[in-house]
Amino acid sequence: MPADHDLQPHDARRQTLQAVALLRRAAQPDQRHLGWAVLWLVLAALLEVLGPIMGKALIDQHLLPHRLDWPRMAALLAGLLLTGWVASGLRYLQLVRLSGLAMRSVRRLREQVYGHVLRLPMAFFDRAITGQLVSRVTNDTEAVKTLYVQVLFVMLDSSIVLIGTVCAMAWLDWHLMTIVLALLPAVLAIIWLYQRWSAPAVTRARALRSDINGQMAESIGGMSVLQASNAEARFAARFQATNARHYEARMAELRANAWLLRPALDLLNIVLLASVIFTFGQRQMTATEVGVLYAFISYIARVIEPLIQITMQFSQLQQSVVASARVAALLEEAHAPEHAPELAAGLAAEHASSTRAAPRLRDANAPAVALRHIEFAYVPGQPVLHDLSLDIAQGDFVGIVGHTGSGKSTLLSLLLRYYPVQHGAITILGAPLESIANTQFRAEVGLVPQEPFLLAASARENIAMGRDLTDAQIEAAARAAHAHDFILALEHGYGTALGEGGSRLSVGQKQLIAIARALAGQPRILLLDEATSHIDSQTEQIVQTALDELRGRVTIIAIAHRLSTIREADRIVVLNHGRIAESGPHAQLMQVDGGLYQRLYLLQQLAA
Ligand SMILES: Nc1ncnc2c1ncn2[C@@H]1O[C@H](COP(=O)(O)OP(=O)(O)OP(=O)(O)O)[C@@H](O)[C@H]1O
Repeated sequence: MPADHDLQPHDARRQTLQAVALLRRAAQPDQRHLGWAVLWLVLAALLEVLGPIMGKALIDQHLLPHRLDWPRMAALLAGLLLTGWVASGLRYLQLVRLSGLAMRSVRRLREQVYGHVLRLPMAFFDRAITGQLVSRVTNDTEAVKTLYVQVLFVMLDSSIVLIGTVCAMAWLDWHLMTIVLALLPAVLAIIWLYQRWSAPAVTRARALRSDINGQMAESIGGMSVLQASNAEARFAARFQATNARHYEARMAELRANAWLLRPALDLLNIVLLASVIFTFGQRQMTATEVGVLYAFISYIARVIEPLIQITMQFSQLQQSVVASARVAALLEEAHAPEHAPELAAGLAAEHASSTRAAPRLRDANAPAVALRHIEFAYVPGQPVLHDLSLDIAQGDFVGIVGHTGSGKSTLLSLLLRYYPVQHGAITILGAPLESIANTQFRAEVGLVPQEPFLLAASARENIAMGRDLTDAQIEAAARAAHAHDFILALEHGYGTALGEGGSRLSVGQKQLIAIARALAGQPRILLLDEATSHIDSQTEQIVQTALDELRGRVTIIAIAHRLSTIREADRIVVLNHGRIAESGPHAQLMQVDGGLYQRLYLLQQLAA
């Protein structure tokens, strides 16, 4: 993912449209509630507008002419008080309704965003910054709630009251109403100025908050490296600088509110009152006009307050629009391609109707993996793999070695379909890579990554990884990976919680769990990505024994820096600058005087 600032489409109109579309989609199942909320708010506004009209009737028809019709006066007074209370009650109920709607929308949106992130192609995560991504799923989706509860509610409510009040004023005295309306351009000018002043600060504050999250996540993730490199002070200073810029941006926002918006609108309130009273002063006051004056003074507060409320929501609106647009931009990122969609749909239907696993690829005689003239470049014009062709028979154990940057991990990424093949073709068990449905592919191909990724869960859950496996299958996999004994020695055996990232285990033990996890799916092809780089020689021997025992049953393709891991492989493929330089068993490659493998091997022997 690019830096956060780049994620924000610069076109404000597009941002707003994206935010509105997102809101609409998120609230779709609750549309009925939204309709009712608007209806009740209209009723509340009508009641509120009715209050001063009753007050006017009380003054004009009873108090000034001393016409003491007690029942009617009591009814008008009760109406005057009740309309306000009922309007407030209705508003409160609608706020509760909209809050519920907002919570449900956030829940739906969060699930959608997380589900989407899970299906993004690996290439996306090359660019992604974890903290920012987390911020997208947590903070930014929360902005939708703010949009509903604060922005939408207040804006709807205020606009309805505003329109109702203006209509009531026009009905009472259209001439006075035009004086009030004549001051509206001044309000628009204030809002415009406020926007100009605060908008850049709002956008900046939002982006900087995301940076703060990003820096936190990065530092916590790499804490051991950070402390080992004595970088605490530097990181603290960097954080401080970002935090200070964030504070400045927030303060700029606050200043716009404190020094422009509030004082200007308060001043406008006074000007309006003065204008209305002045106009009355110019007229021949009749008894009936006292009531109108009372109603107008009541209404002016009802014009100014909604305007203040609407304007105050603008900064919130901007923040929420920016956040929603970023969520929308993330949702626009294309998913990893669905391979063989018809087949996948068929398998999904089959899977739903039975507990059977996906059918396996059948071609018994085809090579486990065949590469034909593979070319690949991350950056167009800078290929890292050149015309790579390779056949690996079923049941073979093949080691892939080469210097740093020779293309080993890239080759593995292509086999794992993290990136689409650009030139050439790859087949797995006779089937073109792109024709294999995801479930089928994952059943056939297991991966043991360089860094074993462990969940903060039990040993059993870590091996099963959400798959529907029996205890017997889990135990068999652990035995095959030589992890069974040490798991049993934990205080609750397979039920022992392994701590965050498997912190209770040694690196070697984590790796054995990762191997057990890969084997639990009974793959026919097992890919190991430098799985022995971080483990001690003793655990490496355990891994070697485990691999030996799999020989002939599972095709093993192991990338290894540590050549002792693949010494016994049937074949070792040596990559050099993205090309196959040598290929053969250890003994044969060691015969090539001055050969790349021989040199690599002797160097490691010397270093050992
Ligand atoms: N995501 C990426 N984007 C751009 N270039 C990349 C990316 N990953 C790797 N490269 C480049 O591709 C080349 C091959 O890298 P690769 O990781 O495949 O090598 P490797 O043999 O696995 O190296 P190592 O042993 O250090 O892991 C290198 O020049 C590397 O800089």
